[in-house]
Amino acid sequence: MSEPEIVRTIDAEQLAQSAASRLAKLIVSAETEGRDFHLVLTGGGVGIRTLAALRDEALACGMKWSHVHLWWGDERFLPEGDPERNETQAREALIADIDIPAHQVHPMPSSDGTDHAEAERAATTYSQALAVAARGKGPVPEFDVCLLGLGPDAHVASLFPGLPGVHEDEAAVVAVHDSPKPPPTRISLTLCAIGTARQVWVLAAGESKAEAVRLGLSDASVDRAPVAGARGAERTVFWLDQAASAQL
Ligand SMILES: O=C1O[C@H](COP(=O)(O)O)[C@@H](O)[C@H](O)[C@H]1O
Repeated sequence: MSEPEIVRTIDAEQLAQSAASRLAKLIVSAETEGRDFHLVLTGGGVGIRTLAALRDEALACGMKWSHVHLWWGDERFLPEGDPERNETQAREALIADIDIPAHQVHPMPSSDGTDHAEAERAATTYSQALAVAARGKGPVPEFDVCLLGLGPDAHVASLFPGLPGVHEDEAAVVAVHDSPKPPPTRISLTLCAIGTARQVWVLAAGESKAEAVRLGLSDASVDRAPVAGARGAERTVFWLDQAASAQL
């Protein structure tokens, strides 16, 4: 588990561009080294902005995507194509404009969100897809970078304070019910799956995230602040704008 580093930027736009630029360099390096690159995507305001900046950077430098796999850290359990799905937003911001093989895009399952058991099955389905990609080397493939947005309540992915998902220490994926942020049913990677990523990047912009950032860099319990348990195996980077770093 790595100690968090902080990258300070002026505003959300500069944050998105800086994170996207570093991400693009890592993706290009993996291609040069002849290895796959597994990237975990996030939803949320600055998260989607970062994906749009990555698209711009990729198009500007003719970046290749044939070695890249895209996964999701969490999903709002809604019908396919729903504008609130993190997948839909990522497709609009990035995936629709890049030349990535369709079978290397791994969205979390979609649903009408009304059947409690359906979300549990969806979590199992995604765990299985991750295990297959890991080729027997563990429960999930080696994630190179896991992007995480941050909620004002200190949630990451769809792991919310006080809900049981934050304490899951065996399964890689959980169904989340009664989320305080709509929609109530979600699917999420767990902190133990997130913690296998070589690098975990927490992206936070705006005053409403300042307290969550402070808690995330403290020794707060994950029950109070799930972000405090989001740490990468090699590096953990908090990408912050001025407003989000106001309480540090
Ligand atoms: O619902 C979600 O919220 C968080 C944070 O979103 P933001 O709009 O407050 O930045 C996001 O990280 C997560 O992926 C998403 O499902």
